Amino acid sequence: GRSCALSASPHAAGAGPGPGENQTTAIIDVNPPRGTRDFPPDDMRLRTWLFHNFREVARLFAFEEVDFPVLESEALFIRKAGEEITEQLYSFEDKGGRRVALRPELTPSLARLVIQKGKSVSLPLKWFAIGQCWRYERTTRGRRREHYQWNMDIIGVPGVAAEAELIFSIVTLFKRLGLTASDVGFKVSSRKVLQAVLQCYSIPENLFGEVCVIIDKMEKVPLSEIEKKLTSIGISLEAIKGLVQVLSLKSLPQLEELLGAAGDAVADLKQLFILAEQYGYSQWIHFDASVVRGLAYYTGIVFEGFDRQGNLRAICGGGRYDKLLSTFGGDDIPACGFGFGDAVIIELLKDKGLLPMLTHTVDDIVFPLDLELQGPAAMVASTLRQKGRSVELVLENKRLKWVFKHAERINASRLILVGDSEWQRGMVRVKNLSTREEQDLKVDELE
Ligand SMILES: OCc1cccc(Br)n1
Repeated sequence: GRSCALSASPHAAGAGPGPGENQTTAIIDVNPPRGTRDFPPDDMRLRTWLFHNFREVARLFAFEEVDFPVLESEALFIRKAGEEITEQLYSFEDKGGRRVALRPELTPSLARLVIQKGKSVSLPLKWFAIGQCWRYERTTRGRRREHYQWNMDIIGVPGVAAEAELIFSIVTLFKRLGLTASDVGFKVSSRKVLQAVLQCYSIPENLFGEVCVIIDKMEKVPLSEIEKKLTSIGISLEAIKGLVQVLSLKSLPQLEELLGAAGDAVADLKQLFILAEQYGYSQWIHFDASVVRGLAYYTGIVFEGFDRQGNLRAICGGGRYDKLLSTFGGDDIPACGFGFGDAVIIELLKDKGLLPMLTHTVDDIVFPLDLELQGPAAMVASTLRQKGRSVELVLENKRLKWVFKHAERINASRLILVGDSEWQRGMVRVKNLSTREEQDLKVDELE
């Protein structure tokens, strides 16, 4: 019998294909879990480019980056307003018997951190985050179960100047990506419009969130379904008529006529449009009373970015949520913010031919002409790296033909050959791969 198991070739007959042999079916499923994505280099370059633009806009607006665990207590997201986002919560019980969830959004975590920081942070806070968010959607719809969201939030500013600044930060991002006011725009409204209508039909405040979530589906499901749902939570048919009427308004004067100039709804919106005019982005936004957004916690201005062609789902959305922190037991701190997903924007840029051409490039490829020169080649690579150059060090004994091909594949600018005769004179052979120029240089002359 064999002296030791180690000497037994793992590829004794029947053990399946060995490395390099063409595998017909992999042993494990090499695809990511349903509804999730891998980011191989090409896709990762595009994602990094997008996130770099998010971060650059946040820097221009003096926002500070924050982050939170992707796993949160389930309690953070339990809301009784029938929101899709909480109904599709990716939650489970951990080994400690705790109810936990993969976050479906970032705002509750941000609220939690602000409360945790309490008096140790001074308001206003301008925080941003880019985080992966999750939902457990029935596979029937074959939709994604994760996406990355850029969030920008202003905490502690009660006036609509905060919303005006947030919307302008998104306009700034759109411009950086090459989009104009003819490509995209923002529908803007205020939940105080709905609040005013519910008050005049004396509908209890505690139904406000639920009504908003139902109304948010106005353009997605038949009106009869909306009416049925509203009736089922006790809203009178008369009130429903009033709601439907106010949601079809398309101008502020119309709204003023209906609600009167007194209410904050009209005052907030007027002020916001004045500020937009002063920022110079009036042509990017318009009042649309049908914008409600599907999150229960918004209390004031709400907005959503959309593609004017009307082919895609909302690009981003946000609004004021003045009560969220107090519902978590924190102080009554005003807040507003938005979420901007990583999927619709890429679809839009694709449609507009605005996707950037991003290639993997390196500055230098270093190749020892024979194995004894591996050490010197590594030193040359290290010298170049210390000067900030990206260096591909060839790690195996390859033929020169392969090295040239590889240099082309990785878009190297220079090929540095470490050869015996040159090395004896402390030199290396440098080939500029675009000009074809060739020269011997001392190692420390390289830059
Ligand atoms: O915006 C709704 C949402 C939340 C989590 C994950 C995905 Br994909 N979509």
